[in-house]
Amino acid sequence: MPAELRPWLAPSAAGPVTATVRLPGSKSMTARALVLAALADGPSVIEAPLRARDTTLMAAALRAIGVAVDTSDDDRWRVEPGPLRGPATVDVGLAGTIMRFLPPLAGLVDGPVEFDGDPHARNRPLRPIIETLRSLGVTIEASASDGLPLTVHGAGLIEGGEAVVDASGSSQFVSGLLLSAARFTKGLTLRHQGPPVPSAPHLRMTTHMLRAAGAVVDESVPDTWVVEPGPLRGRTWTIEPDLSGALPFFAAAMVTGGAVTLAGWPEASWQPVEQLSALLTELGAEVTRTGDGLTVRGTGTLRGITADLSEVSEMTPVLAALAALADGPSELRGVEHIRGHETDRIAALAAELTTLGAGITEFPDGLRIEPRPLRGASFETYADHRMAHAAAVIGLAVQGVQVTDVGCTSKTLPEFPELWAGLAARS
Ligand SMILES: O=C(O)C1=C[C@@H](OP(=O)(O)O)[C@@H](O)[C@H](O)C1
Ligand SMILES: C=C(OP(=O)(O)O)C(=O)O
Repeated sequence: MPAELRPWLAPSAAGPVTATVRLPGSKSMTARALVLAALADGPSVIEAPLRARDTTLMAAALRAIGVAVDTSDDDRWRVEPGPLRGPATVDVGLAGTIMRFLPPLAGLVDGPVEFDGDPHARNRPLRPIIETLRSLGVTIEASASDGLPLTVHGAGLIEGGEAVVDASGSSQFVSGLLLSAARFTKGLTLRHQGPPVPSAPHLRMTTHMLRAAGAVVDESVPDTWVVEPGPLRGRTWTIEPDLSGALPFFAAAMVTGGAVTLAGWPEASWQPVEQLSALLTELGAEVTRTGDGLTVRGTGTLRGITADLSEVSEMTPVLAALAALADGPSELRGVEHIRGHETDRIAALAAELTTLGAGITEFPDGLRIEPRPLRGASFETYADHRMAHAAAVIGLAVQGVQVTDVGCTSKTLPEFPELWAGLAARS
């Protein structure tokens, strides 16, 4: 269950923020590496993993079903697969990655696996993945709304074959099914049917990582993924720094006219760095990649933008914060499904940015943000780490932004308050 509320006054910046930041590994890559390692035919090592609530709960869940996960070394986690056994209880916290990636794997467990999580987790959509798993013969007991809490009665195997899913509500429905699919007896041919699937880069991360673990994957037909049955190899995964976690730090450079370098950025990335660079450049920043890392420089200009954020939807809260500080209006669209993220992010941003003084129009799939002089006020996080990040970015420029609960940042970056205070002190 979440820790008690931690109110926090966002520090304001005295001048340009200039810093090099070292951030932990990608949440999305760490989660995938853990699942693939659990299903592999030998031990794996995960280098530079993210140690945060989402990934430590994932490790705990895997332990509960018989996988040895040693997280004692911060830089190298070791995973030793074993026979997957229930009964087990899984606390998903508020992690979409756990509630969508583990039910398919639980179908491969011999015995029942119960899933539940934070109060907000019960509002997050799960029905499409439950229906698809049921169509594949997996027995699932779920609440009346087909969300959490639920129990997967694993039979020790899933036959697999052909299945359909509506993944318009979350790319994680597809990722979750694909990550376990090589271990289905017949593999899986999965077809998406419905409005477009968001977060395409996360789907590519899934198929990249599956192939890197030895799976044979075909994604040549749009909205169709084929995973051949076969073993997954144990291997060493090296996790990239988390790009979405870095975004508030980049935003600090943009808001203050400084420069922030994310150290350790790889030459080739599995995260959507091109999409983010294009957006930040349009907003007025200069983005460069050097031997030192990925650098975002504020130019003193912050422009309003019109953008479809469906590919980078988890970045919407911080991009909205930048938009509220820009010199002209923005429209951020294409993200209806983020109403099912940690909170209804469109409604939450509309409410909190309005309280600070911005002019907001809410659309079903996004927001129009009209910058106006902002004032300090209490900023509700709704238990959402990225709402806290958004408040922190605005707080650099606006005195008196009081975040209701900075503790929610533990979901993906427990060190956030300290790192942020250090950053603001370097302004
Ligand atoms: O697969 C993943 O690791 C993720 C996929 C995306 O989910 P949605 O497609 O639900 O937005 C993203 O927003 C989330 O933060 C992480
Ligand atoms: C949407 C997010 O998380 P989750 O993996 O819980 O869906 C996020 O981190 O912004």
